[in-house]
Amino acid sequence: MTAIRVALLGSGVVGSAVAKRLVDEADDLAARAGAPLEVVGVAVRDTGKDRSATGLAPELFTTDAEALVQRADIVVELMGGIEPARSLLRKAIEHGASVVTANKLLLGEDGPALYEQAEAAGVDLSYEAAVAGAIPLIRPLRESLAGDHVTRVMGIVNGTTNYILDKMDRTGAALADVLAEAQELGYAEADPTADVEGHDAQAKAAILASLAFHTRVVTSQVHCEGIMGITAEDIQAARRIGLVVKLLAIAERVRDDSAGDALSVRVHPVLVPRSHPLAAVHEAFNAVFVETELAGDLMFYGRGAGGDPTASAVLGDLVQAARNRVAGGHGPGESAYADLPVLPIGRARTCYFVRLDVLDVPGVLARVTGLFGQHGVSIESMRQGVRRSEDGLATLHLVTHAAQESALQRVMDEVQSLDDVRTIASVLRVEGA
Ligand SMILES: NC(=O)C1=CN([C@@H]2O[C@H](COP(=O)(O)OP(=O)(O)OC[C@H]3O[C@@H](n4cnc5c(N)ncnc54)[C@H](OP(=O)(O)O)[C@@H]3O)[C@@H](O)[C@H]2O)C=CC1
Ligand SMILES: N[C@@H](CC=O)C(=O)O
Repeated sequence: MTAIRVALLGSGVVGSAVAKRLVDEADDLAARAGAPLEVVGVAVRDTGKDRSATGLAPELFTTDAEALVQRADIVVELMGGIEPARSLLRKAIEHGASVVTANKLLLGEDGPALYEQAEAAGVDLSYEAAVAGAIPLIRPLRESLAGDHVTRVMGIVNGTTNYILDKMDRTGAALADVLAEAQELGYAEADPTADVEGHDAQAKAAILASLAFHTRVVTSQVHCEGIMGITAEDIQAARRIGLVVKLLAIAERVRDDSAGDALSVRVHPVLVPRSHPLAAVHEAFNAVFVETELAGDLMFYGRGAGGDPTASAVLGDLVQAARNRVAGGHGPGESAYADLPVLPIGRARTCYFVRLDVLDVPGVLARVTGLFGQHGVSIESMRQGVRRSEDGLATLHLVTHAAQESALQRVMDEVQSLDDVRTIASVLRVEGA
């Protein structure tokens, strides 16, 4: 049986876990794929590093990634970043190789062009590991739900931020302290900006929106807010009314007055009821809640990061790509037939939790709530805390019904200028209530 030639680009956290499994489980993987999977080379930056843990022969490691991709049937890209990963994948596809990648940064920025290139070349481009690590999510969206209509995808797709928010919720700690701990535990990157500013989730949201709604969404179209503004007070205030803060990636199909059928795709902190399945996702776990017309609600849960969990998703793609080559074909590509506009955040509709510090004087409630009414934002509930002796202020908590973001913004602009309002302590969106 002719072996399938596999080139690995990268042998870091994920690449080395994939390599080790290819060595340790070679017979099983060959039986599943229908042909032996032969590693013909591994591209790295530094061939001087000790790679013995992979079990691969040292001479397989090379810095010449360009030459390597030209002698492979399947290229597995696990180096990350935009370049040279993009050029190497393009070259591999041109050369007729199928490609497997975990690179959300690249797919979020340039996925549509790569999917088209792979489709035209008649090869597989698989990326199960790029969103939510080990969780089988891409294939269910692309294949199992091919006969259904997805209406909304809402998920925790970044483990670092979920770890931080969960710890703040459980212990009352401040964000900065928990972030340091997440770094020590190895969840957050050495430079955790992509995690805490939401950019990692932003790229994943673009990938999910493209797939779920058969359209093309790139990272720059996804509204993104991270978690750096979330305070221990926000968490405690949410807790008192049965809500929990999560950083969510949300992609939903909406009917917009001017744009017609459109998408709202966004990443930001969200308050969800403690009874919602996403509220029960703790530590660095990921979960994605998918709402569909026929299947109803589905939830996908598991580990979103780490060498072995991510390797599981990569190897699943690799075995499937090998099976397809053995059978002489390729799997389903991206069916991006819809051309749905992505709405600006101002046209998103959701509910809001607003926390204000106000002077506890007669008429303040009427003046504040009057502004909500004037802009058509309906209040679902309101609660005023006790007057604080130190400053004479009281905290006002309001939860709205669903309203357009731009209307809420107008309310906040005017609330800000009321004499009785000292500070807008926070405004957080509420989903799933
Ligand atoms: N880590 C995780 O939990 C997850 C990662 N991913 C994605 O998987 C991919 C890999 O991540 P991870 O394993 O953590 O990354 P690492 O930084 O641990 O490893 C990167 C590997 O790629 C090699 N590499 C980087 N740049 C080049 C280059 N220009 N030429 C040749 N080799 C290069 C490095 O070589 P050298 O060893 O010599 O430095 C290293 O072996 C990324 O796209 C990431 O976003 C997805 C989900 C989870
Ligand atoms: N930094 C990411 C790793 C996986 O994509 C995370 O924290 O989820």
